[in-house]
Amino acid sequence: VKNVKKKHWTLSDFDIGRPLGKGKFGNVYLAREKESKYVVALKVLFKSQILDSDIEHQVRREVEIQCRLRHPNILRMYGYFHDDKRIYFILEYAKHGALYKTLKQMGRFDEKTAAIYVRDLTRALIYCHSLKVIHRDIKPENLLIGNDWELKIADFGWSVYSPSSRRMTLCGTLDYLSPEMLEGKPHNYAVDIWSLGVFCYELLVGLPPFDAKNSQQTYKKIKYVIIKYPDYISDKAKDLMGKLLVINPEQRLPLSCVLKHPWIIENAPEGV
Ligand SMILES: COc1ccc(C(=O)Nc2ccccc2)cc1NC(=O)CCSCc1cnc2[nH]ccc2c1
Repeated sequence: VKNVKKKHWTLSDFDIGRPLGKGKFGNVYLAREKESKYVVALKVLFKSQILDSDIEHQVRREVEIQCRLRHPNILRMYGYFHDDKRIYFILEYAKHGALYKTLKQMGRFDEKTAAIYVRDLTRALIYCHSLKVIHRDIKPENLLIGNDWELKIADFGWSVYSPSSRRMTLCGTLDYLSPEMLEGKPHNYAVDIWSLGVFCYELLVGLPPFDAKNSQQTYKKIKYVIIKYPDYISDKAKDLMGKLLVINPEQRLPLSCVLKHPWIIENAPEGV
């Protein structure tokens, strides 16, 4: 894909394929670059909506961050271009689709599978934090599975992904919000550590830990960290989640220690 460095892409450089998802700011299509036959995902945003929402500067900042992120567990943005009506993001295509679809099909993952995804996400977050990028909206809907079955953080910006995303994203689900965010306190890297704990639980159980019949209940469960671990959850897994889902952000297990936790070492050995 050497010619990705090409400066001026236009729509005519691509054959457009099937839609991959519909978003708030635009839709995503499978596409193939004509010359290299390289398959990508082309995200189309409507300038009208971007301008109306006066987030043009956000989009610029977002794109500038995006193009800098290079990590096997983060979906690539190869480039972008625009015409008079639309902005196009040339994104990596993850052929095994959204993680939450696999999770729904399987119900819940076994500890080895869950640990591998938790390890992959931890590696991506360590990388993001090293570049001062925080608060990736971590939930299974925003994670894709790459061509070698590796996890990819794919959500950036406001891309409310495909309508089939499981939860009503009206106000956005509370499930993944940390206590400090719920209380509108300033959030920092530690929110990603909390979300990692929520993510780990959801992979192992099939439901998020603070799932409840309404958001008031969820709010209460998060605030007081009311969690029930099913008896099939191993002690090591419980130990790790217990160190991530901690009210006080400073006391959460640092991401570097997550990679060295016995549950990860035992279930997601290096190099797998
Ligand atoms: C790096 O990724 C992104 C970068 C930027 C934006 C974005 O929209 N930014 C924005 C929007 C408006 C205002 C400000 C900023 C979105 C994404 N990512 C997605 O939209 C989800 C995967 S779409 C691709 C893709 C790949 N591989 C698949 N396999 C199956 C489906 C599928 C779908």
